[in-house]
This record gives sequence, structure tokens and C-alpha cells, in this order.
Amino acid sequence: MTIQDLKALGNIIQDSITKLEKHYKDRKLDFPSLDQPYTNDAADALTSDADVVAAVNNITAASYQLMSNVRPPFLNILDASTAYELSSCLRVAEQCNAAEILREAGPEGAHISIIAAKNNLEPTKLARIFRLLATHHIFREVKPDVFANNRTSSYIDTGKSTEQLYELGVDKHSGTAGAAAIVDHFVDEVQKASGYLWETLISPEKGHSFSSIHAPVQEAFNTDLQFFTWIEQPGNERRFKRYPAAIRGTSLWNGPSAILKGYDWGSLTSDDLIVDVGGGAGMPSMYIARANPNVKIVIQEREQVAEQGKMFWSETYPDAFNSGRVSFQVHEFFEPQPQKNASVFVLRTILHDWPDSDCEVILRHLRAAATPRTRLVIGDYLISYACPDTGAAGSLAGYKPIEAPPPLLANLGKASATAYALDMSMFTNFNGQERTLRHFLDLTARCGWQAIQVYRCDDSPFGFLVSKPM
Ligand SMILES: C[S@@+](CC[C@H](N)C(=O)[O-])C[C@H]1O[C@@H](n2cnc3c(N)ncnc32)[C@H](O)[C@@H]1O
Repeated sequence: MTIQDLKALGNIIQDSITKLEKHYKDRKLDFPSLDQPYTNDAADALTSDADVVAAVNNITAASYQLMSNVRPPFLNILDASTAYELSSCLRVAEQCNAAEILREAGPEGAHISIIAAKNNLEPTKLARIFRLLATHHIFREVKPDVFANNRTSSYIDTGKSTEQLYELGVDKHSGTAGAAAIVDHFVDEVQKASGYLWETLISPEKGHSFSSIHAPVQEAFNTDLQFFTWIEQPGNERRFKRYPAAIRGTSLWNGPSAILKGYDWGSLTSDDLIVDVGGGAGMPSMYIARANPNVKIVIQEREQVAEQGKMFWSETYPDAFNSGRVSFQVHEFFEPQPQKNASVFVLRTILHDWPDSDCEVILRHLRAAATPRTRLVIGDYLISYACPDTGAAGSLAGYKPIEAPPPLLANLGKASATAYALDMSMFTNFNGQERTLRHFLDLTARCGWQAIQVYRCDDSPFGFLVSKPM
């Protein structure tokens, strides 16, 4: 890397900021400020516009690459080796309901002793935790020991009053979009399990195994149960209660309505049936149901999750649920598929939870229940190599490679990093994985599905693969 390369990265940043400026100026808006709480207003809505996403991705990739190039290697490696401190501190903030306390405190913020008192914690320890977060632009330290929300910290505000939150037995995440819940899921059981990655890799029994009970989570929690069974066990009540909300939170990672671009849902009529297999509490289905008020949807889930889902729908979209247009069906996807007349089977963030051999069972059951008209929509991250790769998808309709101007990494580096973190989380929890498009094409073809279209969401690594029966 020479000064010329540093300048090239700087130019990418400068050009992208100029594009953002024009985009926002044309609409008489300013880019959302990091210092202000998140508001979901017109300026924020514009951040999911494809041109804005592309500019933001370039800025993110170039600034991280620039930073990695100019800093001494020891500081780069030390930051990486202590990254868990950020997760642990974020866990404290989420558990303390800090985003809600600071919303009520307003822009002037609150002294750390107020957050400490509400949670019965030691204030000087807490101040250091919040200072680390503020140093990473999560919360602001507006005066010594006085903290306020910023755009990032307020994103995990559930919108509930602190009075509600400190009521006994209250479910913090009920009725929410799940941002705080997914943070809590990652910084709790996933982070703990991730600490056992190496021990699992070198285990004579587990290291070379692709069984779903040979993941770091079993090593960390000393259990032989698969994650979805383990989380339902006594002792995990809090985790299990929070899990459906955490899964709702996955709809936020590339714009909540991304699912709407994953298939031509508008082509479906009231005669059509969508079967959302392993649909969780049904957040993606809710976006489809709202955008297509005639289509019928069956959400299939494990019994306890289906019960949680029914509660979520009756609170959030009672019209669709009470009329029976949207319903839940208890179904294990490792059993034969009972719906024989589906127009579309949806598998969103399902296959990444499972090793290939288990995915094959799921896909074969769906293939056996498919009619010639049935389409399969798989929604998952589509992993790219960190170097150029010309053979990714052949001539598959809709395929567009990531555009990364040199000298950026071919996968846009930091701008795509969530996908690789999720890949590791799937490894950690399930011995599952995020897959490349080529991997998906091979996997689906082995199970009798022919891929016909891929949609990659607005330059995000998340995508939807549509297949028909072979
Ligand atoms: C990552 S979540 C995805 C939920 C939903 N598709 C979405 O995108 O929001 C995986 C879901 O698979 C469900 N699941 C796990 N094992 C299952 C099984 N054997 N049969 C049916 N559903 C299962 C879990 O309960 C969980 O809700």
C-alpha cells in the first residue's frame, strides 16, 4: 500500500460523500445526524435507497480499509483481540434499559448514577462501561459521567416507558420489532458460545463433524441438545421468551421490507397460498401480508414458537389473523410437508441454521409436496469470497456481482462484515453456515429444485433465491 492507494481510498470516500450530499439536497433533506436519536423520518427512510446504500457501503469499506492501513499493526490486532469488550458492554447497556432511561432524560442526558440507581449497580463501574461504548459512537458522553442517546444507541429503544420496563414480569421485547432482542441474543448466548470455537475445532469428536449437536454452543453450555431444543429447557426461560423477538429483529438487517423484493408477490391472488416454513413469529410474512391483502399465508413452526407467534399477530395485525387469512400450523420441517397445494414455500433464514445434510431433508420434503407451479423462495446471506470470483453464478437471472472499486476488497470488506459475523454465529449455535450462491445452487439441485432467479437486496449480501421443481 502506497500513498497513492491511501489517496484512492480517500477519493472513494470523498466521491461517495458528494453523491450523498446531492441525493439528500435534491430531496431537500440533510443526512441523519449520529448525535440525534433515531427517528425513522424521511431522512432515515432514504438510507435504504439503493444509491444511498451503495455510497454508504463504499464509505464504510474505504474508511475501514484506510484505517487498517494507516494504524500500527499491533493496534489493529489488539482492537480485534479485545472486540468482545464492546459486546459485553453493550450487553450491560441493553440489560440496564439505558436507551429507554436516556430517551426519557432527553438531549441533555442523565448522570450515570441515575442509570446505576435504577438497576442497583455500582456507578463508577457503569460509567467506564458507558465510556467505552461512547468511544465507539454508541451513546454520547455529553459531560463527564453524563450520557445521552445517539442515533445508534436509540435504535435499541423498545419505546416502552421505564415505569413499564421495571414492572415485575414484564416482557421487554413483546410487540417490538426486535432490535434490542437480537442484540441481547448475540451478546449473551452467542458470544458465550463463540468463546469455545477453538475448543470445538480441536475436539476429536466434534472438530470434523457436521452434526447439529457438535457446535460451540454445546461445548460452552455443556449440553448434548440441539440449540432449538436446548433453548426450550428449564433455566433458559428468559432466552426462549426473547428468541422470537430476536428473530423479528433479523428483518431489520437490510431494511424491513427486503422480503418484498425477494419474489414477485404481487403476481399472487386470493387463490394462492404461501407456506412460510419455520416462519418464527412471522415478521417477514407480516410484510408480505400487509403488502398483498388477498394472499393466504400459513406459518409453520414448532409448537411453543407458534403459540408466541399467534400472540404477536393478535397484538400487531389482528385483522389478518382473526379472519384466518394468516394462520399458524404446528409442523416440524424434518417431517413430510402436509401442505400439498402451496404456490410458494418460503425458507427465510432457515437453511443457514443447519448443516447441509439436514438442509437436504428439509428441501426434499418440500420438493415431495410441490406441484409443478410451486416456487421455493430461500432467503439467506449470499457469501462472497474476499477476493474476485468470476464463477459465482453462471447465467442465473438477476445475478449481479458486488461492485467494489479498487483498491477496495472485492466483497466490500467492512461493509459486508455482518454476513461473515452471522456465518460464525450460525457455526457457533448450530454447526450451520451462511453459503455462497454456488453452494446454494448445488444444494438445491441435489434435492430436485432448479434455481431460476436470484435477488440480492440493494447491494447487501442478503439475497433471495427462487427455484422451481426440476
Ligand atoms: C432463524 S429463525 C427464522 C424465522 C423466520 N423464518 C424469519 O426469517 O424470521 C429459525 C426458525 O426455525 C424454527 N425451527 C427450528 N427447528 C424447527 C423444526 N424442526 N421445525 C420447524 N421449525 C423449526 C425455529 O423455531 C425458528 O423460529
